[in-house]
Amino acid sequence: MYNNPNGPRQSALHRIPALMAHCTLDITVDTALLDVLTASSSPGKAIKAHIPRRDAALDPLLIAAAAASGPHVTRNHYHHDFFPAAPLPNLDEWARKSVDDVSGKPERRRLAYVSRQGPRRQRIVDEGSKENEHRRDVEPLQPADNVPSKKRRPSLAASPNASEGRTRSKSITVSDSCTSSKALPRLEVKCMARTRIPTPHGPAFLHLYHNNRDTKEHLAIVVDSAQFDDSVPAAPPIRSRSLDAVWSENETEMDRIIRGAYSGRLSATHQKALDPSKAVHSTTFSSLPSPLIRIHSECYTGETIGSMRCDCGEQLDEAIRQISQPITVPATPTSPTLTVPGRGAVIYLRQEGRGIGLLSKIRAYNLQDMGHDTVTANLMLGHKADERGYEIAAAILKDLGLGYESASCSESVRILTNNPDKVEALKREGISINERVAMIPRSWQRRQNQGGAGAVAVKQEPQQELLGATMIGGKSVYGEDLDKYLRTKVVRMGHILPLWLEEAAESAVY
Ligand SMILES: Nc1nc2c(ncn2[C@@H]2O[C@H](COP(=O)(O)OP(=O)(O)OP(=O)(O)O)[C@@H](O)[C@H]2O)c(=O)[nH]1
Repeated sequence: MYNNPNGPRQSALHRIPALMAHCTLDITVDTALLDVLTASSSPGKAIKAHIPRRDAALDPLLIAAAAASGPHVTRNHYHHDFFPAAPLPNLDEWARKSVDDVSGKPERRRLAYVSRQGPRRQRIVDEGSKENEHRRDVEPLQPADNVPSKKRRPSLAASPNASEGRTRSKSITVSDSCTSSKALPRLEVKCMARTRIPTPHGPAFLHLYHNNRDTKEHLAIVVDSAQFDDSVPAAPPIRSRSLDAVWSENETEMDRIIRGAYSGRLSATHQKALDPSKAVHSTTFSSLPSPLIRIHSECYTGETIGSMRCDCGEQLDEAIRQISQPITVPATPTSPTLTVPGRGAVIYLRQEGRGIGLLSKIRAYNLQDMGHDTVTANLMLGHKADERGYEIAAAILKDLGLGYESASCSESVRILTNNPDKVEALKREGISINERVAMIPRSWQRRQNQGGAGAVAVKQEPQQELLGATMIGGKSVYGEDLDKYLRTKVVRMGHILPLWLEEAAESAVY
């Protein structure tokens, strides 16, 4: 039907005026128009012979179905004029027609495309398998992620059941008692794999976690190189209980080694699975300072492209650097002064943009360029200033035996942060914190060291020159946007930092 070998496009074009005069969409008109629209080549047989048609032929049924289903088909199709002869609805009149219910004043209607799909995280889960079917009615459909919502979106931590089943598919999971909401299922985290990562500050063990609250893969970067060397008298190794546990009766030594449940340093000649019955989780070494930890929130812009709108890249680097610093244990009557490797962990939470996600953070940046600060920008987008939750972080810490006082372990932690809310949230989740260690921005330390008025003396260490674990975060950088962000954290979010911004220093990279 749509390939009309006898009637070239040009001859069909001549028939349009006659057809349009009647302006009826009967089947004859449809057919004739479709012939015009879908003729297989441009006029001229010579050209037709040499240039084969490259586009897909239009299916008249598809066109008819799209037209019949009305203007809401999609935002893009709405203005398409499938039938040049048929009058389009008068959009201006339609827009003027509506009247605001409350005020009675005319209100302009806006054409808005709102996807009827659920958010991506829900679709990913739903598409998974049959065992996810019961979740389809858990969450009502939400507005699409590509439409700014006036309503506040739930925090990451509040997405119930998102990955339920994933951790349960294994026989061992680590559970804890830190569920802060009764409506949510008991929080479970499970370390799925662990591996050694050499960093510019020393070796670290990267742990990847699954949980039953969200679909994110949260991480723990554990610094504890004493695990490589049995002769180092140190505190108990920082190891994941869920990773080291026996996952199934059939698991082999190699299964355990590949997921990271090995002891010492893995090499071509040393491959020793950790014997679960011998996993050391109970000793404490009282003369050592408590392990140093940081709860770090993902920041794509700061950690990968070196954004100087925030200090996230350098904070991640600085945390790994500080945790890796060797610890000196003072002499006792029975033992001499000891230096042992640094010990602690960075819990890396996938809570981009303080929990609002990268898309909203990017929008917030545009609002910030228009003069709003980071807090106001979040509020303008319908978010809270901070939508993060720390239940998962607390559960991971407990899985690593950090800050968790139980029968088998009682070790408090020191935490690297300026954010008092973070400390409170972790304490509420049962984490024992005995000290908060401030994170002074490197650019502030530099300027203080260069003798600014009112400067707080902070020791400058040569290691700070090192390119850091994130490479980008390793340098001390200064910029106007960064200063503005830091100031807002102190002034509007109550971060505990000595504010040292008397002069508007010129942008410079140190
Ligand atoms: N919404 C929003 N998030 C931002 C912005 N800049 C950085 N972030 C995010 O903020 C998070 C880091 O939080 P911060 O407020 O910088 O610091 P904190 O973690 O609360 O406190 P510290 O422990 O002292 O670092 C990361 O997830 C970043 O992606 C911004 O302008 N808007």
